[in-house]
Amino acid sequence: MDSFLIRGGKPLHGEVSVSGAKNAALPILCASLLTAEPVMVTNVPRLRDINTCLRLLGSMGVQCFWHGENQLALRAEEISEPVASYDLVKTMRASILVLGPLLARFGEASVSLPGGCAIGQRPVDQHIKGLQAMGAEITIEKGYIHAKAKRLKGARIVTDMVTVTGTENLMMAAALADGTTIIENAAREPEVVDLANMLVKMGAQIEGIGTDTITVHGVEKLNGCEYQVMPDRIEAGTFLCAVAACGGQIVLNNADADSMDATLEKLRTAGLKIDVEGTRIHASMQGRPKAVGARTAPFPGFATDMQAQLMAVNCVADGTAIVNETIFENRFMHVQEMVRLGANIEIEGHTAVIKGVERLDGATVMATDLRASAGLVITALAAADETRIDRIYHLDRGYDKMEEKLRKLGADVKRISE
Ligand SMILES: CC(=O)N[C@H]1[C@@H](OP(=O)(O)OP(=O)(O)OC[C@H]2O[C@@H](n3ccc(=O)[nH]c3=O)[C@H](O)[C@@H]2O)O[C@H](CO)[C@@H](O)[C@@H]1O
Ligand SMILES: C=C(OP(=O)(O)O)C(=O)O
Repeated sequence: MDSFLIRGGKPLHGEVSVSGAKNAALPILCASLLTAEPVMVTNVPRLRDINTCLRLLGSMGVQCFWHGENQLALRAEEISEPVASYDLVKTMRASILVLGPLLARFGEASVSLPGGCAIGQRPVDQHIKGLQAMGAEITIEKGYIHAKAKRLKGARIVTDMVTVTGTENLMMAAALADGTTIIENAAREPEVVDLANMLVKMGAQIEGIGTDTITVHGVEKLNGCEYQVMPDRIEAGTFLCAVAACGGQIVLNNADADSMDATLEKLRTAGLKIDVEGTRIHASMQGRPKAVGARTAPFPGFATDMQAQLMAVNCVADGTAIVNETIFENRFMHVQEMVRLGANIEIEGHTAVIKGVERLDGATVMATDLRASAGLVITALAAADETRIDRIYHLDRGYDKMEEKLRKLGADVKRISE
């Protein structure tokens, strides 16, 4: 199992490029199931979750080939069986994203129930409810969702809460349904917009993209296309939090500042100087950050996927910050580990109170999930001496060459395998 050894306490200086967004690439790859024609996806990040997704699609007979570092050719001309097995789904919850496309194009699908995970229970009842409204017959047996529908029918669906992958699954299913589907209370996340734009390129008819009411007029067939995945706003935000916590001056290339308003606003309040110039973000920080509170919320609110990283900034900030996690019931697991590095954080229910300290010290800590790992990396970069972060495989799910990029910014980060 790999670990990171980080010798912290140095400001960051230099330039890095932001990779393609994991949470846009995963649904986009799954959308290739909607057509028999070739699909070419560019700006795909090299991540463990992307490999899992390719294994999943490959297990169904989808042809998947890398062309160079970040370009993927996919073709789901026909598939062997519309099944997503527990082995793969248990390592990546986003595997649920094959349910809508399989059902819409092949009339059936069996997908393992994702189950709970470290950050919360994460049920998929809204995905199921929406597909049932579209006429799917769904049974749950032995831990699998079995879905059947000769052809899905358009329907009006109101989801109980804003769900990102739920909206994506229903939008993909609706693209090939008979008639019009209206998804109310739809997620407005930029990754949902990216998927919708790709579906439109495939010939889907979608209105209200980026709003909370998405209307999809189903078509008989979709075509292949070439599509470039959007830049990862969470990866970009993670680097900005790192410079806010450690000081220094960095430039992010290939970034999409328009998708990052809430994060940029928080970091500006913390004292980070941010200038956007097209796809480049210049950021500089002098002295300690100021404490900045946040409440996670669906887009355009402050993203839950940035909560641990902002917490890391608050650990070394001047003042006290209150952070509320409203999306996932158990997304404070990084707190215990940050405390091991000397942070002063108290949790009550879904609220964390962080009293910034002037100095953090290195220790051995354990990564528990993807963004908790990112939060720990930032805390370790800001700590005075060496920190070892175990179970870094969580980080590898969602960050492309994190240690190389940090080294480019002058950080002292080593990966060790034991
Ligand atoms: C691959 C991907 O894109 N993952 C992102 C996606 O996850 P994901 O799509 O799984 O998260 P959702 O938006 O669905 O979850 C939001 C909330 O709704 C609840 N819920 C969701 C669906 C459902 O059927 N029933 C239900 O109760 C969840 O438990 C959670 O409390 O959005 C999350 C919220 O922005 C991000 O943290 C994840 O990084
Ligand atoms: C929680 C995340 O991913 P997933 O939904 O794939 O678990 C994330 O990207 O922070």
